[in-house]
Amino acid sequence: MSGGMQTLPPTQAPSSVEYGGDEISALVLDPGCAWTRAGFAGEDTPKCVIPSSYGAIGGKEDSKPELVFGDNGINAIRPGMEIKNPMSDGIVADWDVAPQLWRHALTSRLASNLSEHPLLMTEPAWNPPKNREKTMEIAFEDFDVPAFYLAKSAVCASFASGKATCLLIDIGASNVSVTPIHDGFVLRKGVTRTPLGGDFLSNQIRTYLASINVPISAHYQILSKTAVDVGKPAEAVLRQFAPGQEPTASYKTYQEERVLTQFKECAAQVWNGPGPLPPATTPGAADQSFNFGGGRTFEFPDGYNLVFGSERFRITEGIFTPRNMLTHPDIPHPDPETTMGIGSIMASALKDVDIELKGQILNNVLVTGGASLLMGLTDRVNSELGVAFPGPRLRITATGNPVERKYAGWLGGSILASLGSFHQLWVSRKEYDEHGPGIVEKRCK
Ligand SMILES: Nc1ncnc2c1ncn2[C@@H]1O[C@H](COP(=O)(O)OP(=O)(O)OP(=O)(O)O)[C@@H](O)[C@H]1O
Repeated sequence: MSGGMQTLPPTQAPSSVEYGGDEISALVLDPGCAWTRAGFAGEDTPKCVIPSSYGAIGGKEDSKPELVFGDNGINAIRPGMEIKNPMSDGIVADWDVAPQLWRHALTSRLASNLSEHPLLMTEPAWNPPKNREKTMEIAFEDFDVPAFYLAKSAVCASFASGKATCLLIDIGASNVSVTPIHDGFVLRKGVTRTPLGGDFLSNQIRTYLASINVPISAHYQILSKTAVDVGKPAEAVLRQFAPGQEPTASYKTYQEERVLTQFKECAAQVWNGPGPLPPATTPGAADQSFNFGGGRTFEFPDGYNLVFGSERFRITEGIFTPRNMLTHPDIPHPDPETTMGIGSIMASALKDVDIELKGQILNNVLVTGGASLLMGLTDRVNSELGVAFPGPRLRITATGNPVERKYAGWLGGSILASLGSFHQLWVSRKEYDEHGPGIVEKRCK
């Protein structure tokens, strides 16, 4: 493990009774916009990974809606269930729901009694102080944990790769963030982000499919399907719903999102040259003049299938060159002229880092996050950084293990909370009772 641990701020070590003692495992919770990951410290994967989206049923006028958490619950077809999300841009937007989601993640498969387990939670580097205090308050007052720590998810992800000094590039659902880290501490001024993560990519795919009039079918809509030739109309038997029994529009969008993630996994690819991505001809027309490495076929749940050639590069190009993003009047997208691409935010993150440290950091560039699994992405990050910072020291690491890529923040938290030397960093209940939630600013740097 890195030397970063020794440099974290020392405190009076709480007694083993306060932090739960060696025989009690700490819990680790890593809340993201797409997924909430929870598990025991010291383990190498989170035992519980649930969607951060949830279902809300009923709740008109003076009654509260019934909330449904977890894959089984929110994917079931229930009339009137709205799918919502308590997170936005990596931080909590709905403080009524987020703690209920966290409690579900922690208690459904892990711990029946939260008051027995210290809890380490991760947070993005841009989490505002009010949110940090609120998180600590929920941990102690609502969950009644014996000890708590709030760790920066980028620092955790860097520990998961054994690096205390690095440039952490996290390509998640809501955004792409770049965080320079020195000796286990975030260099705050350098933290930069852009709203071009997995959700943006989903909308790029929606935009492209809308431009060629291809509707997105979702699995729940299909009762049975017949194989059809490429580009031929689907021959599927659709599920029929009695009036008033149809799923909501938000349920449909969420189910479409699952198909779009499959599209990202199997068909989408990042352009890596030679040269810049050639301009499109007409939407949907095959580009003859460039070799796009052959097309990739993608089959929608209703059996409709198409071969995607240059289009599979065009839908990803916007994350590097925002002015080339695809746009559609009915599909949200950030401003192509003012939004920074991944190359620009990497350069901006390093702008104020002093020259010697910059060399060390460029020698340890880490790429994580679910959307970083896009085919060809790390090669493009490498070439964009190479242009911005030419020199022999540039070295990019991205684990080939998709599980580690998706759960890097959780995994680092799991490592951190299980280290013997971490005991002195827990904020104990006694300290919380004495100092209140403001202690989070002093202790969880
Ligand atoms: N193989 C893949 N290729 C491309 N994108 C993928 C792949 N697998 C998952 N994704 C996308 O990754 C995103 C989820 O990434 P991740 O789990 O890192 O997000 P998160 O941490 O929950 O979100 P955030 O970082 O915004 O809080 C989704 O948009 C999903 O569609």
